Amino acid sequence: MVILLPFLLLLPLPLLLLLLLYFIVRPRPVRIPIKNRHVFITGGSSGIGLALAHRAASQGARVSLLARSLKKLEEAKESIRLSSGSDVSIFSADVRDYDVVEKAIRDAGPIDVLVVNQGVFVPRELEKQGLDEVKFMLDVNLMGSFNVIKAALPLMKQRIDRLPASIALISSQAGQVGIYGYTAYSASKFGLRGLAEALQQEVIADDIHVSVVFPPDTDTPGFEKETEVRPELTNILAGSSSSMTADNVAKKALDGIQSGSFIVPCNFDGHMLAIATAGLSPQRSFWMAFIEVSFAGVLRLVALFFQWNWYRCIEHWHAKKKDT
Ligand SMILES: NC(=O)C1=CN([C@@H]2O[C@H](COP(=O)(O)OP(=O)(O)OC[C@H]3O[C@@H](n4cnc5c(N)ncnc54)[C@H](OP(=O)(O)O)[C@@H]3O)[C@@H](O)[C@H]2O)C=CC1
Ligand SMILES: CCCCCCCCCCCCCCCC(=O)[C@@H](N)CO
Repeated sequence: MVILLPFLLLLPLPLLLLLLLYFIVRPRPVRIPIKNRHVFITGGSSGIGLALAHRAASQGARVSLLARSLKKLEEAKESIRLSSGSDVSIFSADVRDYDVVEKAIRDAGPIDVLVVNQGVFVPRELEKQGLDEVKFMLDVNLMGSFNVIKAALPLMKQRIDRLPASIALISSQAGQVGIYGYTAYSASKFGLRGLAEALQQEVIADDIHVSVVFPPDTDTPGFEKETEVRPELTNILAGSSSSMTADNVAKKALDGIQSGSFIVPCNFDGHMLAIATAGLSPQRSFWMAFIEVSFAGVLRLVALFFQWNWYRCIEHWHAKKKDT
């Protein structure tokens, strides 16, 4: 009994912490319905975006897709019509062209859930990568996201139903930690997080809720092309997080969006990354906040072990290269 006493005295501490977090987490928890609402997905003609479109349509949303290739858009429209019977609107536009994007969004009508998913990835060491490729990734992934959000925001604010709305950005685990071969890509995806954190403060008064999704390697047409050129070290380091199917990522993303989660991890490694890189991001769930506060220290240690292992791989790889 005497031995148990210190533990009994400590027990109220976590409970007090939970109670404190319950009162202070901001923004407050929210539910964002998608049935009968307008879900607009950029890059919705392939991979993760297409899987999201299928899910949203099957849950009764009115879906619009924007991408460059009209042919791929028409194929996507047809496949969604066959699987869920719903009629999807399609818009051919390059996110780098503000005027075209603005017109497409005006034609599509007020958006309730905006999913900014378009993305390009050309993995290569910076020394071997042309600045044209760097600019390409920053323009499509980051500046393109600004174009889409800037064009959609005024109409989102005027939505008629006044229910909570969402802006979701598809980042990457390479937007939480820099990975060899991804200097430009990581920069573009880290950028989305800064954009999202600031934007959430600006749109909260309009009941618009921002989510950032961080998928690991995901089996998509884009990823298939990427693996043909990806440096060996990028493969090894990215392999630290287990890969997923586009459909599984879409499921996690849509659940995260509907619960208004700011950070949306997709797999187990993603949850660890989210806690290790929680920083000053908003957290609506007092329970998740409790886990972040309790495990921050030990996950920093785990992160240092990952870095130790990654730098060992890099060292071995250079040694092997010198030998041959
Ligand atoms: N697959 C993966 O391993 C991972 C992907 N991600 C991210 O998820 C998102 C989707 O990736 P994924 O599904 O693999 O990609 P895909 O290459 O399969 O699909 C990309 C989509 O974006 C569209 N797109 C590309 N460039 C533009 C542009 N300039 N303007 C408008 N639309 C464009 C494409 O259509 P079109 O070419 O016709 O324009 C297509 O619809 C990206 O942001 C990516 O960075 C994150 C983590 C892992
Ligand atoms: C604290 C402990 C953390 C443990 C987990 C660390 C795992 C990090 C792995 C990073 C993987 C990056 C994949 C990028 C995928 C992508 O975006 C490209 N396929 C392009 O589409």
